[in-house]
Amino acid sequence: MLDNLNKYQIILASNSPRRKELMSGLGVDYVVRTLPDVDESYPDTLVGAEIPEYIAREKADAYRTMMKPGELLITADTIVWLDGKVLGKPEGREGAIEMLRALSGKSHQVFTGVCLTTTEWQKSFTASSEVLFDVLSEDEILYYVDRYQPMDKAGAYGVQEWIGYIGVKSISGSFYNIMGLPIQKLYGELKKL
Ligand SMILES: Cc1cn([C@H]2C[C@H](O)[C@@H](COP(=O)(O)OP(=O)(O)OP(=O)(O)O)O2)c(=O)[nH]c1=O
Repeated sequence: MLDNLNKYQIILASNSPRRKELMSGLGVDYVVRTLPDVDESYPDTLVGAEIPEYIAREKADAYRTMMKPGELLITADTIVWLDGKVLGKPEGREGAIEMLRALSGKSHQVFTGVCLTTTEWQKSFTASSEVLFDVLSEDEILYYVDRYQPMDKAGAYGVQEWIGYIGVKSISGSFYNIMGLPIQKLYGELKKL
């Protein structure tokens, strides 16, 4: 499938193991490259889905100077959006605990922005999913934070982990978008190239 992509060398510039796993499942040839350090700040006029799309473009721009003709670069960024505010990656154990307390018993949105870049053009899009968490007990929150790695995850949780098994009541939208890459939407965009 996606024979139209034979003209490109696809590069996933990401340090995220989840994004690598999801790209591998797509069945296209690609290579992974380390993303240089990117300033993930954004203008405070941006809200919701606009934020990760902006940061995904920033990630692409950080890599762009290294690109050669014929390469197709994929970058992405995921945020959790709760009550009109961004939850990014937590800072420290206490930060993770606070985030999970805030998510407990509530519904939030997860936005992933994806940017496709060549030396000639750039396009970006966002996917959104709504996640409803059951009420999490303090014991459950501590169990998760102390046994898993919430620090490298937006909103301090991995939907694909124990906390997702026991805590997520429902999802509207793509599960894989929550994990960090809206793979079905990405497939549709790649098909059009
Ligand atoms: C909400 C959620 C996020 N995540 C992950 C996906 C992303 O890897 C991470 C959000 O951080 P990002 O800044 O989007 O990405 P990253 O720093 O991990 O990787 P990159 O090198 O591509 O910039 O949180 C999960 O694995 N499961 C979840 O349920």
